[in-house]
Amino acid sequence: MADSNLAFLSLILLFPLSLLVFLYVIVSPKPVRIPIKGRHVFITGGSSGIGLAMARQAAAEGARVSILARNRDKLEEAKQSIHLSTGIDVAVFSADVRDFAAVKAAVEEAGPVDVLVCNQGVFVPQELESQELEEVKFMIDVNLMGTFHLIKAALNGMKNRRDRGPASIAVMSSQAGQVGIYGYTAYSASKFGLRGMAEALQQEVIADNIHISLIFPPDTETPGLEEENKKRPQLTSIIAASSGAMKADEVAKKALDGIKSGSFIVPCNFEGLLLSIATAGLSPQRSYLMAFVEVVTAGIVRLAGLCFQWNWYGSIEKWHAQKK
Ligand SMILES: NC(=O)C1=CN([C@@H]2O[C@H](COP(=O)(O)OP(=O)(O)OC[C@H]3O[C@@H](n4cnc5c(N)ncnc54)[C@H](OP(=O)(O)O)[C@@H]3O)[C@@H](O)[C@H]2O)C=CC1
Ligand SMILES: CCCCCCCCCCCCCCCC(=O)[C@@H](N)CO
Repeated sequence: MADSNLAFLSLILLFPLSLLVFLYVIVSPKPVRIPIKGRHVFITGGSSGIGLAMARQAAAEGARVSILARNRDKLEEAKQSIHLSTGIDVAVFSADVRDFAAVKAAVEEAGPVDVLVCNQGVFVPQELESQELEEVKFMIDVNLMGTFHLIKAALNGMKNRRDRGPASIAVMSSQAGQVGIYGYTAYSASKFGLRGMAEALQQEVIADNIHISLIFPPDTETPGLEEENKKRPQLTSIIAASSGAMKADEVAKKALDGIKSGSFIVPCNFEGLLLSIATAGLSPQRSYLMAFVEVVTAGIVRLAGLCFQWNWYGSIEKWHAQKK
């Protein structure tokens, strides 16, 4: 009796243990730490919201920080506010990410980048039927093409960086870049596009010791969100409320921690963690523990995802019924 209990016990322990060992051996690429102290961190959209919070935190941690955005006054204001809270001066660059020549000139003037944070982004929520194509193109151009411009402009310098230490390209996506959300046809497309780019690019730059992080925040209290809320369709707000709102400082902290730990996927809250497991797909995973969680919970998390869809389609149906 005791023997069969023991055999049973070792069997149920053996399975997870051998899975852990197996994953420990195979997860690739391997874990990496990316220091930011004393290194050059270049942040786009660094004059407002999440980007500004990241610039402030990176400066406080001893990085040399450059920020890029269009509006010079907002850039100066950001510089002063970072100086006031940290005593550190950041370099500012005014450029529109849609203008490749301007981006290239700014990146060259700033000097070789160790950590590139492509955070600029625009979001105008509206049903596709009533959204102008101009506005669709605007989101794709700034969010997706703008990030291509930045990476093309910075990559050569990053490859030839002096210290040869691990470098990072971080890309700001959104939870709307993990799941399509009502009112975000263009925005979600721009953010999903970034994921495909990031997955492919990681394979291309791993040999140069460059590591990609994709950050997926939920609604975050920023000047951008305040603007967005003025025209957000009700259903967009209802569905987005499935994931709570965060403060810009909290998201910035998650983002920087994710970059420093070399994580490919960086969720920002608990719903975000569920979303990353549900949408893990074939993206790289450096942590054998997270890989274990993904493998073991895949089925149940898919079930949770289907429950969310049930709830969302219920809201959509109710909303249409009320409209009639
Ligand atoms: N806030 C939220 O709820 C969420 C935001 N995100 C993402 O996080 C990122 C930052 O968002 P958030 O902090 O709210 O944004 P904000 O609107 O507060 O700030 C946007 C920043 O990007 C800059 N920017 C905008 N367009 C361009 C451009 N064409 N060229 C260069 N810089 C530009 C802005 O400066 P300027 O206008 O002077 O150029 C500003 O510095 C975005 O990518 C967004 O999609 C993701 C999930 C949730
Ligand atoms: C498996 C279970 C998963 C459960 C969680 C599902 C939650 C999804 C909510 C998506 C919210 C999208 C907010 C986008 C915010 C944004 O990007 C705009 N504010 C523009 O910046």
